[in-house]
Amino acid sequence: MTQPKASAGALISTIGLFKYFGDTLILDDINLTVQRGEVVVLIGPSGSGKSTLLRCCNGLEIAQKGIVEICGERLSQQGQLLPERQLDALRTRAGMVFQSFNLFAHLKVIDNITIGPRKVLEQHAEESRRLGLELLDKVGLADKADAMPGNLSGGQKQRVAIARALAMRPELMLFDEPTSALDPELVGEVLQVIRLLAAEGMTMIIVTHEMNFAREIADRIIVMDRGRIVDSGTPEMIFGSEANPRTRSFLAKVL
Ligand SMILES: Nc1ncnc2c1ncn2[C@@H]1O[C@H](COP(=O)(O)OP(=O)(O)OP(=O)(O)O)[C@@H](O)[C@H]1O
Repeated sequence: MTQPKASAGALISTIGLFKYFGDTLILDDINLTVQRGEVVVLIGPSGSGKSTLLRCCNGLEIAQKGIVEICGERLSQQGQLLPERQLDALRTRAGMVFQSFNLFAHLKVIDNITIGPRKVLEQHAEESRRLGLELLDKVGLADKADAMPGNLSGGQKQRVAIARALAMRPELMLFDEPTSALDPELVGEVLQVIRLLAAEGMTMIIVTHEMNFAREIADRIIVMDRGRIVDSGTPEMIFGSEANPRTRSFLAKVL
């Protein structure tokens, strides 16, 4: 039987993904391709499967059926992940930022950023520190290198988490509701860093409930509902009158 072929220039491809938790179907035949340089935003009602799809894209969840490829390399296929070593190497190509930051509380900010490059990429301590400081500068936290995460605001923690993901020199970034855990006044500083990455041409998939941000930053918006992709298009299309009725009904509730 011929295998379906993922798109050649794609950084992420999912082909025919079906994902269950127990008996419940969570992802229902998801076909998603993200090209280099694209910013794709996933929106949709709570529980529609956005985070699960994102997590399948770097192997944190495994779909029972279908294929996931990162940069043309197969990460998972029909419920099987790559073996551990190859998996780690491939995962470094897709940096992940979570809603809940997931920083190491016992490590200084700079050590949170350098631990991955030192352990996984085998970077020398000096080199990883130099790059780490550059990244902290980029996210506006040059003065926080020696701070402990517990002494930072939520917005600062999330910017450290972004710097930490970037330190692995990923080819694309996956953001899972990066501002959902933040007080409203801290959302802007995180969105500003994501804007900067978009301006630099970083490929990104972003799950968010921030509709204005989705509209502003996306090249393409994908609307999910009950495990399916129900609409996909430019922000103008999705927020315009030609969007499909399920998109319009969802947006009417959240806007
Ligand atoms: N580990 C898990 N075990 C069982 N069910 C899960 C698990 N993770 C997610 N689910 C369920 O899968 C469905 C999809 O969840 P998911 O988090 O992907 O949705 P979402 O669209 O990202 O929602 P939200 O916008 O609220 O974050 C939900 O019904 C959720 O309860």
